Amino acid sequence: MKISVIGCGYLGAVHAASMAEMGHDVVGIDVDEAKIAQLAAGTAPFFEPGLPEILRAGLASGRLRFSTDFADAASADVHFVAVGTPQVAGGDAADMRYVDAAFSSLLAHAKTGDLLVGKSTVPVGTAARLADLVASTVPGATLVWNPEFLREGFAVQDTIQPDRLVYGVPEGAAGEHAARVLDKVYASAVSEGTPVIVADYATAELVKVSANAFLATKISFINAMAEIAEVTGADVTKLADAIGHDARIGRRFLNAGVGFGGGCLPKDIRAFSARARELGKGEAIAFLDEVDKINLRRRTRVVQLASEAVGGDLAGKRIAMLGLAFKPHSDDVRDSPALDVSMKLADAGADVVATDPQAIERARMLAPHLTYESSIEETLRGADVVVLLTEWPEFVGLDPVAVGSLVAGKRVIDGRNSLDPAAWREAGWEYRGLGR
Ligand SMILES: NC(=O)C1=CN([C@@H]2O[C@H](COP(=O)(O)OP(=O)(O)OC[C@H]3O[C@@H](n4cnc5c(N)ncnc54)[C@H](O)[C@@H]3O)[C@@H](O)[C@H]2O)C=CC1
Ligand SMILES: O=C(O)[C@H]1O[C@H](OP(=O)(O)OP(=O)(O)OC[C@H]2O[C@@H](n3ccc(=O)[nH]c3=O)[C@H](O)[C@@H]2O)[C@H](O)[C@@H](O)[C@@H]1O
Repeated sequence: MKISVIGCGYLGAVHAASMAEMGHDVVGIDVDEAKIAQLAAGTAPFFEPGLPEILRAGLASGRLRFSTDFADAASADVHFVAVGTPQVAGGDAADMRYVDAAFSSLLAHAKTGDLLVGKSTVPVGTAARLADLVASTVPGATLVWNPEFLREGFAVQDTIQPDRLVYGVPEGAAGEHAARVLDKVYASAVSEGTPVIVADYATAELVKVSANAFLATKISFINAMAEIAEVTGADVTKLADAIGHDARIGRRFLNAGVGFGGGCLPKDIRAFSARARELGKGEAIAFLDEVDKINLRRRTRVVQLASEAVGGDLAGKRIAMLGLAFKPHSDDVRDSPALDVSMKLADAGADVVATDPQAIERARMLAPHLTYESSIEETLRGADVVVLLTEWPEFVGLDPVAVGSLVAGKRVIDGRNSLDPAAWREAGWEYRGLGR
């Protein structure tokens, strides 16, 4: 099938390359010339395992190309829109200007019979609004909302083998036809029995934001238990194991620590709250404000632990920060707890030296005042406190005996509860986790 993907960021670039990998003819379009030049040259503009391989394979096969010219979308029949929906400056709502601009550019080249497929995460009601625009601009074209559930770090696998597909379609024959076309786009996943949920626009939009709201709530639930564990001497990791054995609860997404970050969970719960307030139903999901607050309190707690570890005054103390990305296997530092805590520690006068296997360059753009080191050993050298905030395997696998000789003070704060406290304590370290 002939496909265009508008917006080639973390979602769109993976989607475009994966569609080509699945056998479709794909053009990826973005307004960012540098990004398109990189993609066209076969270089992934961000770190995502498996993307370089399918990107190069797609380009070599001739099935994948990239452009900054929306006219190149004209030859496609199915157009995915995957542009950003960040938080507006100074508010909680989603900034819809990129989605609106992308649809307006795309509609200038779309034709009767085309399928316009929204993938961006949007406030409920967006699809209905855009469907009117599509109908009045390109009669006979159909708008569908097909939210995306991929996780960074597993994005290629999640795109090619999703755990479910959700199609938000209009009522009637146009909607039925649209669902059949999407079944063909995702033929390999559909033939493997991937559940397909066909719904109205509002349900499809809400599935996406409620899924992220649930995940965020689960993380904040366990982090709230961590706060209680901290004042009672309980161990939140054991608590999570114990409640996680109940299949109704489940152990996944119950890892207490410095909390969630990234380009999605934080901004999605805020945008959902803002939209609910607009709809006069803010009270229905007011608990998401608490979810957000619990999450942000964990960052403050890490700063407090670091301060306690050095006797109360961070000024001039050398802090070795292990991790900058919002999670391992990603270079994404958007709303990253690790980067946020690094900046808070630097604001308090600490001499922060940070390392990350993939995220240093992106972190440097947001926080040029911090010191970055590519070597773990050099990061640790002379440190008064070591703080682990992104659980990359190379950090989790550190030998506490071997690295003990590098630091000035054997104090470690395990912001992801991913180290073995007994092993670190045995090697002479003062170990502090979160909620244990
Ligand atoms: N990153 C992720 O893991 C996932 C993201 N999403 C959603 O997907 C959307 C995109 O997210 P990301 O890819 O992370 O953002 P991103 O910021 O990495 O990428 C957005 C891209 O859109 C481009 N763009 C902006 N305006 C444009 C326009 N008018 N025409 C063409 N391109 C334009 C930007 O240059 C950028 O390359 C968001 O709504 C996000 O919530 C959904 C699921 C997973
Ligand atoms: O809408 C999106 O963009 C995506 O958001 C999340 O994916 P992602 O942001 O890639 O990362 P997650 O694996 O969900 O982790 C999010 C954050 O929660 C933190 N986390 C996760 C799990 C846990 O138990 N504890 C915890 O603190 C991670 O460290 C990370 O900072 C969702 O998992 C995806 O399904 C969704 O498509």
